[in-house]
Amino acid sequence: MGIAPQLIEDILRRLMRESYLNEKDVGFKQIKTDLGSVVIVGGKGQLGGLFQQMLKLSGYQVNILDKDDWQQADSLFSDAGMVLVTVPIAITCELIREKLTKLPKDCILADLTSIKTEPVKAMLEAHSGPVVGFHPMFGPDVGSLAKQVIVVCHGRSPEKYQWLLEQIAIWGARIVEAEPERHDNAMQLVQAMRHFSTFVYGLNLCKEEADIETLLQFSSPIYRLELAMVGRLFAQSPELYADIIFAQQDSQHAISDYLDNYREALALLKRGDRNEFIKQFETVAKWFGDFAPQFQRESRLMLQSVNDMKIN
Ligand SMILES: NC(=O)C1=CN([C@@H]2O[C@H](COP(=O)(O)OP(=O)(O)OC[C@H]3O[C@@H](n4cnc5c(N)ncnc54)[C@H](O)[C@@H]3O)[C@@H](O)[C@H]2O)C=CC1
Ligand SMILES: O=C(O)C(=O)Cc1ccc(O)cc1
Repeated sequence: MGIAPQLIEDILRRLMRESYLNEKDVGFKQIKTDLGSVVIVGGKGQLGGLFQQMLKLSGYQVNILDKDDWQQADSLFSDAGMVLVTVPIAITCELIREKLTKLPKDCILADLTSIKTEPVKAMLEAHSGPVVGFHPMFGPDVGSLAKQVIVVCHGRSPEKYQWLLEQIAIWGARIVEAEPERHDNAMQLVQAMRHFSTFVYGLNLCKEEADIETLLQFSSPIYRLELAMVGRLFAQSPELYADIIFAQQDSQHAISDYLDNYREALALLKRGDRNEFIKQFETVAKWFGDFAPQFQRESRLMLQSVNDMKIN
């Protein structure tokens, strides 16, 4: 009928998204019906709140243990089938080592911390039962877990928490397995370095007293998206990002390398070496290989949405 297939795809995808969002009003299938209670340590926080909601929607009995609730700890832990730790990174390991050493033998001890090596190690030392580490690769404002990624680091007795992985799959998330060290290595670039350079980008705009209204007025869609990514960081918790950056001391090397490359590129600019710039551009393009055109296609769709959302 002359209607663009892309239009129909957009409408169907929009309907699917609405359907994922509305799932929350209906609830999810409960995989494990004889678990006992779930205790979320730090459950009043951002991510704890999201997981509390998902677990309750799936029929689990959830109790919260936040910073002023430790007098109730013994009674809350006594019938816990799972304890989920989601407190600020800086206090996670100490809390696990000092306060989670007397959980029931078969209780699952799990966490949602953005770094994995030290917390998983601390959980294995503190508790002799099943242990598993998670890292949700999204913030608390996702709306739905559909298609979101959760990294899982196996700790001990995976057969005892297999149901939890199935439950997460029911929520629509994709599980990616990783050794804690491999996860943390990847996070140096994906998180510590990325957040740090985003921080510096924002710091620079602030120090230069850039006028955001004007920047937006003159921005191409991709610049608007970049500005949104940078501004988004500063709408979140400074403690979370400080912890992510400062907890991974090794990321200093990656950040120093970045600075060296920046300096070298600046030197090239200062001496007006356009040919060398083009040569390096081509080297990087070759290195990206098929990913470069793939990213161009993906970003084209994102930019169309950004454009649709523009008010003027
Ligand atoms: N917010 C995010 O976008 C993401 C956070 N994470 C991880 O989730 C964890 C929690 O982060 P958020 O929810 O953002 O932090 P948050 O600051 O919103 O929540 C932390 C909660 O822990 C509580 N708490 C502090 N000290 C405590 C103590 N001694 N005992 C019990 N509770 C205590 C706080 O009162 C608060 O309710 C962190 O490990 C973070 O790395 C992981 C992925 C995304
Ligand atoms: O929403 C954003 O901008 C994030 O980047 C959220 C986020 C924060 C910390 C993590 O460990 C994982 C995801």
